[in-house]
Amino acid sequence: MSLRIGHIDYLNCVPFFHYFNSADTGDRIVTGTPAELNAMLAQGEIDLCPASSFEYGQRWSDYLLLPDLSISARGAVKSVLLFSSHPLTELAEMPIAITGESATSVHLLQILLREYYGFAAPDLYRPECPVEEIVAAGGAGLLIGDRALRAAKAGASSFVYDLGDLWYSFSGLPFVFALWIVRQDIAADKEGEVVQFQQRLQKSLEKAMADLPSLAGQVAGDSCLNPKELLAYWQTMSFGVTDAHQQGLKLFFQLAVKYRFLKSLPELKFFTPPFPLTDRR
Ligand SMILES: C=C(O[C@@H]1C=C(C(=O)O)C=C[C@H]1O)C(=O)O
Repeated sequence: MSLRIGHIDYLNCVPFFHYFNSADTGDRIVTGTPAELNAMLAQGEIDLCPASSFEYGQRWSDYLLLPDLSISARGAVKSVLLFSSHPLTELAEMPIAITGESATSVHLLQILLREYYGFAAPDLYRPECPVEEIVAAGGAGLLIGDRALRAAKAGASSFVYDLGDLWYSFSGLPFVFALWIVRQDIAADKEGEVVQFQQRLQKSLEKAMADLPSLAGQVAGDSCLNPKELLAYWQTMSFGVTDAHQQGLKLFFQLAVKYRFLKSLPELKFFTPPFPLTDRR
């Protein structure tokens, strides 16, 4: 039996996937934006993927987390950016265009604007046109992933706010944007496959992290960043989950419940395989 694995075609996912070979097991890789993968995971169209941490919060009773895997940052993340021609403090009365690719960052923005900046009712909307066009016309807009990296590099606006940075100033904690989520029914039916997948994913990530400069050299040619920038981007992120990450995640969930974006406070439930993942001696 093989697995249907979601893949996000952003540079931040390269360290997970670059050395991962799905041909060995016949696993099927399905590429999409985080929002598309969240929906496919919720519908059972894929079995596991890197998904928005907010998606876990929404449907946590159907899901388990693969331990120690995330897309997170302690401070600046470089690719979750609010672009504006006005300082953020002046945005209380202005509409803010939001990307349709995200579930976590759009809620993080709402939470920061209310809890940290004291906005009563931020006006966030999904525009018909690309967010980049709104920003080019002098409006405010939120982008994530490679589109955020490209817009920042192009100097898209006078003011650029990194939501990882704002969260860190607000909370002193790392922020967990994405988690590897497996559907609970799949974890039960295909436990062996999920264990194997998890081991192969960890190995592929370990290989990437062991020589990030070489990976950046291999990948940068096809990307919007040069090798130095790509390396710096990956080095600002963390791909694991420490206690501090869990604290950051729990605070995000608490605030999402406070503002009624989530119905209940999620429990962090992990897929725990029957034997140790890697020999860490
Ligand atoms: C840091 C990022 O993390 C992402 C943000 C997500 C979201 O906002 O829902 C989901 C997956 C991650 O790719 C990014 O894409 O820039």
